[in-house]
Amino acid sequence: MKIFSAAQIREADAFTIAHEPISSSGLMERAAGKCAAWLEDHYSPVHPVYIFCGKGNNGGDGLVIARLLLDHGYTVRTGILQYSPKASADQELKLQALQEHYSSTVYDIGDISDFPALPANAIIIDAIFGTGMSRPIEGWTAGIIHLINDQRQKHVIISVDMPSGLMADESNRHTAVVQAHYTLSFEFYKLAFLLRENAPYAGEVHILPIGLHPDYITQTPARYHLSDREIMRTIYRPRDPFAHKGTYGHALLIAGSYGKMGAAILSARACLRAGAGLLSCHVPQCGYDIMQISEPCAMCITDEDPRYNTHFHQDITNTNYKAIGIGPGLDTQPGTAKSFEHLLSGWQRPMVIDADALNLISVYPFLLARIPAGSILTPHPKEFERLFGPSANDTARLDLLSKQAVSLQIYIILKGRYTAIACPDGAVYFNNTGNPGMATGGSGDVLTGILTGLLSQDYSPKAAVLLGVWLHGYAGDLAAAHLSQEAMTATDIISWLGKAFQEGI
Ligand SMILES: NC(=O)C1=CN([C@@H]2O[C@H](COP(=O)(O)OP(=O)(O)OC[C@H]3O[C@@H](n4cnc5c(N)ncnc54)[C@H](OP(=O)(O)O)[C@@H]3O)[C@@H](O)[C@H]2O)[C@@H](O)CC1
Ligand SMILES: [K+]
Repeated sequence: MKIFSAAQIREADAFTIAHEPISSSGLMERAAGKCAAWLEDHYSPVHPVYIFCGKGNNGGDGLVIARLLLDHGYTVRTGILQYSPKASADQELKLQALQEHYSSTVYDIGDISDFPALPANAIIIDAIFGTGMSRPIEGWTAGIIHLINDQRQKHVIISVDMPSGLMADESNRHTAVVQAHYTLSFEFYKLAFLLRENAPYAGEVHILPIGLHPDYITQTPARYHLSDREIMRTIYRPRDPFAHKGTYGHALLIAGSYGKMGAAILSARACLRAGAGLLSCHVPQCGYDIMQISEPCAMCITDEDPRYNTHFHQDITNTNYKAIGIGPGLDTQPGTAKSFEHLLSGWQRPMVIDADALNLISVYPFLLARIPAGSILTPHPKEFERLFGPSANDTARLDLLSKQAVSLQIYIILKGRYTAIACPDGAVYFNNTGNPGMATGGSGDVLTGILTGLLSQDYSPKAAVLLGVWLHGYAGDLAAAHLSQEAMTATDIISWLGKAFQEGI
């Protein structure tokens, strides 16, 4: 799904009005009708509804919701914030329509003293500002926002399209922003919902399709995207009935050190479960028995070093490897750094670089320029900062992420609630599978294994990152559903990977 900017959403709106064709008032009826239907599905008329409307089209939506709920027997009180003498044409039109039958339910708000006393059970609808927010909210209007937020413990707060005060395309910098339990947003995710800094505001986001014109959506390029099942279906390739184990590539994992062999085993298992045809693991001598006993499906190459991997660059004289994954449990010994440097000089194809391999690059930044084009880096935010420096906020970090992916011609997976995948062509995909139960040791090692396994099967790097991150999160969601977020471990993500292939695509 494309993520459009506020300006593009306005264009989509105008395009739909011109080409469907439909009047702007009709489109507002449709959008607000979707909200009213959602509200009726979730709350019965025993809940009095308090709607706060602005003077733009977001306010217009609120006024239509008020009329529709009143028509259906709800008790509704609609306050209009008179922060400006001007109202949008559709807001005025919808106010007239509401007043025609229900004028006694509408009142003006001109100061915080006009904030109503809310009965128990009341629901608050925030229709003050939407995508037209252009500056910080000030004065008594900000005061009303704070009073709405003060009700958060007692009343459900539902924002229409955007939590009022939040800018659609960036990290929040303002103090007066509605903290909604739910946001009912039209047609598209907004970038603002996907940024960690904005987590307190949107709550649970529900996207309501309102039939914006498909031609605009397909023809308009977007920089940001949300991964979805539809994308996965175009990527996934079923196995060839005539396949043999050579068909799906020979992967090499360089992982593990004394005390961290678990990371290597998790990666190896995940690589095999992701479908690699053959897997060799380069491990230190101390890891030989551990790997052979733990994962009989993998082959083992032992390093000359008893505790660390320091001679793995020699492995690539075997040119049969389709993909290399390096990093889990690797440690950052000087010998490991040297070997990594040699590996990067000798290996030209995309590889997966994670964990301590990323830390080595932060210590020896000249290695960055030697990463083969199309490679996949999988930093968490701290590793990202060590690699590329700090950022002032999430929006700035997203820009830096994308800039680095373009200039190095690599894929960078910045892990988080909505993992951001930056591509060498400048596009950024957000992943929407996964849960906080995956914030557990070894989860990243599993991802590295999955990505290496997909690369070895000849998925393109782009296909591997999108599908791999999606499946990893999906398997994590299945594990959490069966075991709880608390009790699940990285091993469980691997166990549910099979179901993720079956159900998640
Ligand atoms: N796109 C779609 O597909 C559809 C969109 N629809 C709906 O339209 C919404 C967008 O409507 P919108 O453009 O009228 O903007 P909205 O947010 O209501 O407010 C703008 C007003 O607020 C003002 N203002 C701004 N910031 C301010 C501040 N800090 N403090 C004070 N004032 C401030 C601003 O003033 P100005 O900046 O012009 O001076 C202007 O008067 C969208 O979110 C969705 O709900 C649906 O109905 C149909 C389908
Ligand atoms: K709103």
